[in-house]
Amino acid sequence: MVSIKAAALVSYNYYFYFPDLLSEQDALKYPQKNAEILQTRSNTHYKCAEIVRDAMLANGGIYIKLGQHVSAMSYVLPIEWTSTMIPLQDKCNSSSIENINRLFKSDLDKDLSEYFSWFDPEPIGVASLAQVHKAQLSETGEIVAVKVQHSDVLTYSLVDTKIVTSLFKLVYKLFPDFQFMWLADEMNLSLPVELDFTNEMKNSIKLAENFKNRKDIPITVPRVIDATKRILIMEFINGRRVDDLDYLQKNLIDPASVSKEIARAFGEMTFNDGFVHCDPHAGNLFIRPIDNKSRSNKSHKHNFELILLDHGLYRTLSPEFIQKYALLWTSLIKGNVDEIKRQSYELTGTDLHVMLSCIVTGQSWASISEGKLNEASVNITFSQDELIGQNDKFFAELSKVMSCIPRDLVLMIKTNDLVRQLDRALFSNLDENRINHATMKTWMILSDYCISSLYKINLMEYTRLHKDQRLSIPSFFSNLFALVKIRIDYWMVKIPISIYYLWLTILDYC
Ligand SMILES: Nc1ncnc2c1ncn2[C@@H]1O[C@H](COP(=O)(O)OP(=O)(O)OP(=O)(O)O)[C@@H](O)[C@H]1O
Repeated sequence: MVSIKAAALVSYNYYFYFPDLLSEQDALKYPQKNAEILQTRSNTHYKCAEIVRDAMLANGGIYIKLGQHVSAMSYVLPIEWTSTMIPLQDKCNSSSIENINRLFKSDLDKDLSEYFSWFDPEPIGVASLAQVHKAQLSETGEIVAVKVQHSDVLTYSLVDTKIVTSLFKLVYKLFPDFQFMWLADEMNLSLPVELDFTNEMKNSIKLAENFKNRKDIPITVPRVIDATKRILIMEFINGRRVDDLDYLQKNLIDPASVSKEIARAFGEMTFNDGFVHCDPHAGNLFIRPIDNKSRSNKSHKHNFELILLDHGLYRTLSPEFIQKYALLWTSLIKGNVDEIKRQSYELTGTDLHVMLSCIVTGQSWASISEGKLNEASVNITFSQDELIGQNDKFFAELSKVMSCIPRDLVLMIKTNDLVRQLDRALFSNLDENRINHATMKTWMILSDYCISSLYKINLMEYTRLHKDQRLSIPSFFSNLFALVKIRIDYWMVKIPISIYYLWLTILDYC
């Protein structure tokens, strides 16, 4: 009922209080009128976002999750909407200890007191779908983190997702230019997976396995001890949110190194493993200082470890997708407009390459097309207005792009955006020079992963094509030439990147 009332109010407001924009010429001719129109539109956005946020709060569960999802998409949705949804991040109702006990009884056939020698009734964190408690296992005495799903979330999730989908369909009927069905599609796809904690267990095991051989990247994944659909018991790891700058300073942890390692970890997941954590907000990325004694089996040189939490939302990327995505990023970093057009068409089947480039990189088209992603002057804190301008055309184009791009790319865009938000938080106390260097290094790490993954793909393709071929002398030489070209292409990019990277590192130390 609350949802239907909210939908009616939002439709009413957008229908009657959302004036059309003036044409570009008229906007220049009548600046006063233009400003009034923009203000009215912005007010309506705010008003509607508040109506929807209050309805989400009243409904709880998946509605709050959806609101959090919206607040995380700051480059693809109007700022009025994303900022209004931010309070939802810490407005979740907690489950009572009696409910948790009932959950344990039904899922594990044990009381809390049988399973744990103590159980902190005060949750460490409460989220839309679940909450986490600290406890001690009776059997081994180990301190653990226990994630329990709110009892009514699963019960109502099916009907709730149906209601949300119908509301999105209604919005689409009323405003056909604004195709936001992709948000509902994404939710319908992700939610059932996120609501089954055995998936989270499998994801965390797989991620830990993938990073087992990358001991130089300081990433730790809490070991899972037990899991059912609605309960997850894992190793408790002490740490603080990665954006806690006072904590970093107190422990002499360099924020620029943290950002660099986050970039490497996500480069590894995206371009090497094709298995990506898609919710890296600061609450899911913890940090803890380590000294030489507690360095465990990791051989990295850092004085910190990053702890990746919440493994509910992952994407497995196909090699074809990784190749196209790496090619797109390479063209964006080079600022090669023809190539950007081609690669963006490959990924979306549209000619909306400008919009796609902006939302993938979080930069303005001017910076991208002038090849500035590769320069220290690139601005990581540009305003949204610079990117989008305040116009209908923007959102119509944006919604078109989002509705026609592959689902995997939707999540990769969200993941990129979250990683950029982490960077912005980490860099906020650095001086301008260090920010420039750190930003440059992040782009270089990304470039490095792109070219390395393309190199690997090209080599594999070469091996596949030539595996069973009987060679005549001319074809032997042409194959050899092709192989050498693959290697030269790679090193021609790899060497300058490495030298420049080293140079920036030397400058940082001077
Ligand atoms: N293994 C752990 N060790 C210590 N603290 C943990 C652990 N796992 C989770 N936490 C704490 O619980 C909080 C919530 O955990 P988690 O992110 O997994 O829950 P969630 O319900 O998926 O939340 P959200 O959807 O907001 O990310 C974390 O921010 C952290 O404070």
